[in-house]
Amino acid sequence: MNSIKVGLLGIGTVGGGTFQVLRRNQEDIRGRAGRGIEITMVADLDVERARSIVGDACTVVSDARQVIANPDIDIVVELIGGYGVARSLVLEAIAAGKHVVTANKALLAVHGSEIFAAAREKGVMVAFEAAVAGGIPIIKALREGLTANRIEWIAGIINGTTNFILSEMRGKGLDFATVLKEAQRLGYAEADPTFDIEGVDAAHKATIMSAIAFGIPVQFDRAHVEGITQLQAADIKYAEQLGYRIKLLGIARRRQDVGGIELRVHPTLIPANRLIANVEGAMNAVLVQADAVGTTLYYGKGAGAEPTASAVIADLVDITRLATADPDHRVPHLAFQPEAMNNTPILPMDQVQTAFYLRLRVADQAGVLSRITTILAEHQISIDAVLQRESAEGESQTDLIILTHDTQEGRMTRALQQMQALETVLAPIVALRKEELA
Ligand SMILES: NC(=O)c1ccc[n+]([C@@H]2O[C@H](COP(=O)([O-])OP(=O)(O)OC[C@H]3O[C@@H](n4cnc5c(N)ncnc54)[C@H](O)[C@@H]3O)[C@@H](O)[C@H]2O)c1
Ligand SMILES: N[C@@H](CCO)C(=O)O
Ligand code: NA
Repeated sequence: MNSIKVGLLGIGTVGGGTFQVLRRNQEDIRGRAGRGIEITMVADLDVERARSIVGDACTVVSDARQVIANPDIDIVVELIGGYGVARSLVLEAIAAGKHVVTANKALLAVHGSEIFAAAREKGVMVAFEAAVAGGIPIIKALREGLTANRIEWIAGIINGTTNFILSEMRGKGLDFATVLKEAQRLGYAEADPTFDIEGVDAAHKATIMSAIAFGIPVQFDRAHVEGITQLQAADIKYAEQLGYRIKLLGIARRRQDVGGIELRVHPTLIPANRLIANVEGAMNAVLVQADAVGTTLYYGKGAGAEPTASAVIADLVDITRLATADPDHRVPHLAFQPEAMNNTPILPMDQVQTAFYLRLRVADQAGVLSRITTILAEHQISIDAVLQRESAEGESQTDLIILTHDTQEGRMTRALQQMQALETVLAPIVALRKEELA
């Protein structure tokens, strides 16, 4: 059979990796896919650089629309990124009857519903394994491997840049800006690195996973998003003393009790002895709790040229195998058949159930602790542990660290307001969420 013909839109980090891996492993890939997979056309604004990567192996153009318009191209791979031009190009490729592969989580988390609906209408596939946790086959696992299960929650380290920053800061004592530059140099960071450090990229990925896990539409605008820029070294140190590590987690959790779904990204204390707490550097890991299988953990490289290319090419092979299948017999984009999707709401943060780590800078005098514990008790928040740093000779203030049991976030917000108003609380209280992940 003839090779399937692929057009790349954008040949930067991921596009370059895809070209190299496809060429290097072409015989094995042909053996698995049943026919060859060949990149025959590439569009990139930087034509010279694109040509230096692909040589004479394929046609290079600057206008992506020339690839979409080419009747010989079967699959369009969008590796440009962003919500803007990428959205138009993907929709145009679908309208032209092309299958699409994309690594663009931003695009799918925001415009996924529109894109998947257009693809269904046209009977084409939109594949996106590279969009979540890069090379880890988590989309495949959630959508196919775990298909028997009712998924209860997902908690993942799904941004390599921030995990790299947290690891290097904790392990080597390096400062934030230096480590971020290194992550950019290694090709982990997004074009706009604020997406990484402010938690937006992780929220894009958590949003996509929540849709697949729970059969709800992709709703990035309902996700709670917090990054690592406000995190202080003192809290990383105190967490460690208490047996915890701080990780930026993306969490999607089904809440049977209130009929909703938690969707949130924030720095989180997790017990240091959990496998996921020991995922370091740019590595990603996703922990999934499901009713039949129990807990499963997926670990690997979530960013970088070849790990991400691995996922892009897996999608190309899937499409190659299924291109001639009846569209109704393919795996649905979001795991559930469109008519089986539901509208379970994403909960506001004040209904989220979680434990807390609190750090209060307090006056070192009698009665302070009891006033604070009284406020927590009044809001029905129970305390798990207290750590009071010994104040040095002559010091008039000290740090008080409190770990709580699970509570409703709304209660904690109200308790924090009251504690902050105490005269003996001398600085803004640090409140971080804590998850046992068991
Ligand atoms: N880098 C990673 O590790 C990684 C991992 C997973 C997913 N992703 C996603 O993959 C996509 C690509 O990321 P990247 O790191 O390869 O980005 P990149 O910036 O390295 O590459 C993008 C390429 O697209 C080209 N381009 C920009 N606008 C264009 C246009 N209008 N027409 C044609 N070409 C255009 C640029 O010249 C560049 O070569 C993004 O959606 C990103 O979020 C990246
Ligand atoms: N910027 C992303 C790339 C992979 O999606 C990260 O650091 O994980
Ligand atoms: Na993946």
